Amino acid sequence: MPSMNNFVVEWERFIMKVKVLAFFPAKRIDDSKNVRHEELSFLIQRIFEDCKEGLMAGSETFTTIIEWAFVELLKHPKVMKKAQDLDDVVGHQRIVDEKDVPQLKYLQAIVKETFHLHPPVPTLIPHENFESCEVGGYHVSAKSMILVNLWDIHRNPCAYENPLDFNPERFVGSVIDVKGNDFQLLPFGSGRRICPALSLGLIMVQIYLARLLHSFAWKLPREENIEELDMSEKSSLTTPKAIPLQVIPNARLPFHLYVTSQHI
Ligand code: HEM
Repeated sequence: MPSMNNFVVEWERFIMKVKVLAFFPAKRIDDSKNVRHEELSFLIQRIFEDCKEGLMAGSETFTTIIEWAFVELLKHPKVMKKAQDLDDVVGHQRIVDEKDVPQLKYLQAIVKETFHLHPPVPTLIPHENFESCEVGGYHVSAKSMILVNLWDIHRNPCAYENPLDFNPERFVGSVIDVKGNDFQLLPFGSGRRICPALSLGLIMVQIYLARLLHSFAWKLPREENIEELDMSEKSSLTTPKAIPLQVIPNARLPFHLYVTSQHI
């Protein structure tokens, strides 16, 4: 029987496993079938092979934002505790469902705050202007490659008070959203080339984060000091953590909610 307690996992491998549980909450596995992690990995591989095209664009952005959300939550235990107050909405006898998300206001604020500090695509995808133009007094020749420095916009003190603090409260009750209308928060871009999967991406992040927080208590391996947790980013189109986060999940719910049985 796989134990969910006290095993250290390399983050991305774990998140792939949890993704399957999150994707297929209705498919439960009978405890007696004793499905092992290797079998689960095989199923995941098959599922991801099958729908590779649809998921490729979204998988790296998604894992990046979930990883940074966890880093910030581990660094801010009070926020983590408050986030797990979603117990009040969901209880302990089922996992979080998509229909719960609109009620999870604090979780939504955490997601926005993580997008604010750690936009997964920090310069957006390169854009090109057909015609020359003036922007903020600068001449931009036609056919320039334009990179929007979202990372800097999101950290601009003109847009946010104490912009570098991880403070989900700033978005509680705020009308600022991530849908491309509020230029101080543009994790999915804006305008004609905005991420076409914005709604899907947003709900994926909200629901997986909610499920991970509700289903597990999290801590760092060994006695690793949270203050010393490396915060550097790997530089590419997305900005995952340079050193992948390692965490120890401890089950918070009844065991039968963690396993899936029939072959998917
Ligand atoms: C957390 C999740 C996601 C984030 C933060 C995100 C972010 C972005 C950003 C910033 C862009 C570029 C927008 C611009 O340059 O103005 C983009 C483009 C794109 N995204 Fe997403 N994305 C996410 C999930 C997804 C998912 C799940 C899919 C597909 C299933 C997807 C498919 C695409 C595609 C196809 C483009 C290119 C659109 C174009 O060039 O016109 N994204 N995304």
